[in-house]
Amino acid sequence: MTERTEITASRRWVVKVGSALLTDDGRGLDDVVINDLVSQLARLRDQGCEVVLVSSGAVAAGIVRLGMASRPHLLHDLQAAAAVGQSVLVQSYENAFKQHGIISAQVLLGHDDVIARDRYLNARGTLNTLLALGVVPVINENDTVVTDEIRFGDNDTLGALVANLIDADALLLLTDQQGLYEADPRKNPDAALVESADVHAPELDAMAGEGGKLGRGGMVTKLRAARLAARSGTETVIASGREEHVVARVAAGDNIGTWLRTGKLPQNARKQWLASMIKIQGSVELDAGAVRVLRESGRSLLPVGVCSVQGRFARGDMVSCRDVDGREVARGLVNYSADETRRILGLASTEIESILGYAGDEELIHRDNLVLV
Ligand SMILES: Nc1ncnc2c1ncn2[C@@H]1O[C@H](COP(=O)(O)OP(=O)(O)O)[C@@H](O)[C@H]1O
Ligand SMILES: N[C@@H](CCC(=O)OP(=O)(O)O)C(=O)O
Repeated sequence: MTERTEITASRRWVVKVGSALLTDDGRGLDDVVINDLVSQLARLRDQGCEVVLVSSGAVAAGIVRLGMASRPHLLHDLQAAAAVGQSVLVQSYENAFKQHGIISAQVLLGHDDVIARDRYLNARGTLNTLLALGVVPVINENDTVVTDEIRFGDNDTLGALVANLIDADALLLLTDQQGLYEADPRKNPDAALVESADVHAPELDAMAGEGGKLGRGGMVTKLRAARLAARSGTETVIASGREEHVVARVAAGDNIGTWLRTGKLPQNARKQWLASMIKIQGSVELDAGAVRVLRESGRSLLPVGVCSVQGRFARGDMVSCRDVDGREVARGLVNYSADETRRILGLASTEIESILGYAGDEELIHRDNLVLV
């Protein structure tokens, strides 16, 4: 009997695999590790789960392919290595997934894609569509173009932001250690493994140390990532990618690795996060029917239920939804700008394309992006 019921109930997974594990101790990509990981992910999908893979390894693979003696220090050298290595990386995954009849897709994300509100909605829409098509997105940071000031640098943070983006149930951080130890096991071989802890427990900060020579952030960024993921209710497990059948064992709730518990109901966590995320840019006035469906059935807001628009806002902005007396009913991330909303308000969603000239979302605010007030 497992105590990790939040993990065994998880259906949507983000699995992040770090450089420390993938890159054969600096000798290039380890195809044995990649093939084994991909067959484990294929099995997870066979159990009815959706899988998004966040994979590091581009820089390390590029360094080897370009015959560089060591990791370069100059930004453009690193970016050139990433450009070369990313295609090696994605080719390895494409070949490995093909063996299991699975289509994979390369998705390169930058800071703005997961932070800026309009691009946030685009990235979310594309990833959800890929998952609905049965594709496994293979995500990495868009290292070739990011600058130092805005790069994530480590993929733990990117993994967590992707988990927020797609409302993942679980984030699995696969690395070269069994999990989070009470001290860095490289410096303190007797340190004990933390099997499970509240993700927000302050004592964890003193335990997490920096990364090894291949990885970027060590346990510091993994702990931070787990806390970021927890904002949208995602549970995190840190485990060793070298452990046999690690993905299946974690998914089955085995007591391996470190489980960082959110202690929250996922839906509430996501809505709280959404509500606190951004300031309100404008508002829409709803008719009585729309107020009722939002309140009573938890449905999305369609343009047909909107009577008027106040203020200026862009796609992805947070907008307040008010009843005819001006009382706030809900707030959420809007799919159309204020000008576009003025043109489609009161209309059926089937008319959006002929009015705006393109087929966007049928909802003005999708229920997943809407919080009742
Ligand atoms: N408390 C800790 N428990 C486990 N590992 C730790 C701890 N503190 C620091 N580390 C280091 O973090 C490393 C894993 O992180 P990192 O090198 O960034 O790998 P990855 O590429 O998988 O993200 C381990 O090799 C380990 O030396
Ligand atoms: N985007 C970089 C990954 C950075 C990195 O190594 O991150 P991590 O695996 O979290 O230590 C790459 O593909 O080389």
